[in-house]
Amino acid sequence: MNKIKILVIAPYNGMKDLICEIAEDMKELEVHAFVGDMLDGVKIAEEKKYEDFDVIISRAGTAELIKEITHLPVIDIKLSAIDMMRAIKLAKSYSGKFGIVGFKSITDTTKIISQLNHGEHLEIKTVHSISEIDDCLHELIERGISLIIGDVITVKHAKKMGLNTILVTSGRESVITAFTDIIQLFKHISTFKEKILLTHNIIRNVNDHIIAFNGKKDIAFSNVDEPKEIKEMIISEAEKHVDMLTQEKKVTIMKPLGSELYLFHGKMISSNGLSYPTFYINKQKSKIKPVDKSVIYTNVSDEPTILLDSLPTSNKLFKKVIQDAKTVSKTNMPIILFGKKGTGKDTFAKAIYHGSNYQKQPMIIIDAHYMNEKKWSAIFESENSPFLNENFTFYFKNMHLLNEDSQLLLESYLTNTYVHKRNRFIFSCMSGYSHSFDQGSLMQFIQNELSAFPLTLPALNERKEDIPSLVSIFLSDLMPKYGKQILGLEPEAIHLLQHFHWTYNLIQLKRIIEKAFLLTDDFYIADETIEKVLANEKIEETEIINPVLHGHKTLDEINKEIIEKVLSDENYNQSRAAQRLGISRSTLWRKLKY
Ligand SMILES: Nc1ncnc2c1ncn2[C@@H]1O[C@H](COP(=O)(O)OP(=O)(O)OP(=O)(O)O)[C@@H](O)[C@H]1O
Repeated sequence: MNKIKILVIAPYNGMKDLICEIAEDMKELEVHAFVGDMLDGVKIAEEKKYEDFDVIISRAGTAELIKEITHLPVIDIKLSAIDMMRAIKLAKSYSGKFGIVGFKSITDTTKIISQLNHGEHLEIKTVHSISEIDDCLHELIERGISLIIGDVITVKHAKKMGLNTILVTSGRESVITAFTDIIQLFKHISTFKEKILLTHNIIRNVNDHIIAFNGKKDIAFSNVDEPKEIKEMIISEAEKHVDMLTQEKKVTIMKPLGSELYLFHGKMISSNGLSYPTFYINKQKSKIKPVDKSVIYTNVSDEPTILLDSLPTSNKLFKKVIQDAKTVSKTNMPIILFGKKGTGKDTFAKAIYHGSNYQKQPMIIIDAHYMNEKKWSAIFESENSPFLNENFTFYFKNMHLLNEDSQLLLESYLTNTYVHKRNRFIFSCMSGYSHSFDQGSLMQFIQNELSAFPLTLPALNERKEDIPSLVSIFLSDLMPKYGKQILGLEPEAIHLLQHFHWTYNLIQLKRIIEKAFLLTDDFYIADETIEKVLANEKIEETEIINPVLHGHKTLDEINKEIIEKVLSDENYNQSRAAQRLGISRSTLWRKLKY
């Protein structure tokens, strides 16, 4: 234990000397003593406030005044009954009459002594402030009293009036008692301090960053020790989720910050009757960096909420799909979304996630288009593999693009780990890729062994009645983007859209509306504008058939476009497309991928 550094402010010299003498024998103490009564004492305490003292010792009124200006503990060396009896005994040998004047601490002790002495009559006067002292002394003088027993301040006033005085001094026992109490108190505080310091140092050295907020959303504790820029990003991300954590009591967020990925686990920590929203933040070790498009980490708080009920439709088929999705999203059953390009599979997957119980945890999107065996191994074997979590949502998109080796890897991982039982799995697969369901394929395993629930999103050609609502949504997104007001489409323009044959579904509709929006300077988009944009769409499609004549594309790009067009014509049946092109199915698949 370090020495206890004590500031002594004694009201009179004798007390200072006594304290210093006693302290000399106490090795635990480092005493700095000064003399100063009442306001003089306060002045000393003010001057010494930056000198790192542990405790202040003073007496009676001076101690009371010092307490008002310091946060340090102030120990009052009390006058003991023995101190008082000593002074009375001395006064009794005086031939004249004597009285006792002082603040309550002195007079209360005297009253007890008088009672113990069979009610011996003593002239005792209690004052409550310095200003009362003179009046009180005058009264005693009138009653023939010529000796006053009192504290430093009373004695000072009495002397000025020509009275004889006896100063009540603290004896050795009172000082020793005060020192013993202080040493015991500081032993206790020092054990407590040591524990807190150790906890702080342990926390500083853990891998997790910890940030706790108080009720005013200010940081109550933080051990984030990172470069300034990243530290600010971590704190700001935690701050953003304080309300959500306070409401939900538990949240998990996964967030790429800078070039690293961080996992935030939020919990409410209770201390001393108060609740502190607290985040434990861990940098994730992964070979797949957040910039890689193959794995995307999202949270419900990252974007506006999409709910199944708010997807606009008056189409019977789509309504039924939404109804089924709502039912299955209440369970933890895996789900497969089928649909042609641009039918809204990603949006639908997000709507399932946002409306489910899993929305307090992240949704991780794994795009098979960008995955390869190396990346699958990296994600499975990583010490911070996202699959080690529980109640996450995993959305595997473009499953039709997964090659055979990757399919085998994923199937064996699912079989061995049962990770799909602890998390919500959603898969998406472009309809028409019949080979995806060949005997022994992963999709067949997912459907049969994992009992995934299939949901097929209708193509836009099957839900043309939804075109007006979809157009309104797209327009309302475009207005803030371009700062332009367009109220809708002319009825004839809507009619044209409803009679168009859509190849790329909502993606294509969205693109057309954006083009028409940019070409329009009126409140309504005219049918001529839509006609023009649709005509361009047709030309773009024909360009694909005449690729050599249009653009500056490489042979690989031209091949890919031709294959995509033939596939689309063959309703995504790969066998028929390969047959038509005179190539094998595996060649067709390879050319599509690269
Ligand atoms: N119900 C909807 N209401 C409004 N916009 C939608 C809706 N569904 C999808 N969209 C929009 O349509 C576009 C295509 O949707 P999305 O990306 O979900 O389709 P997808 O089927 O996943 O596409 P891909 O086949 O390319 O993977 C997106 O811009 C999306 O915002």
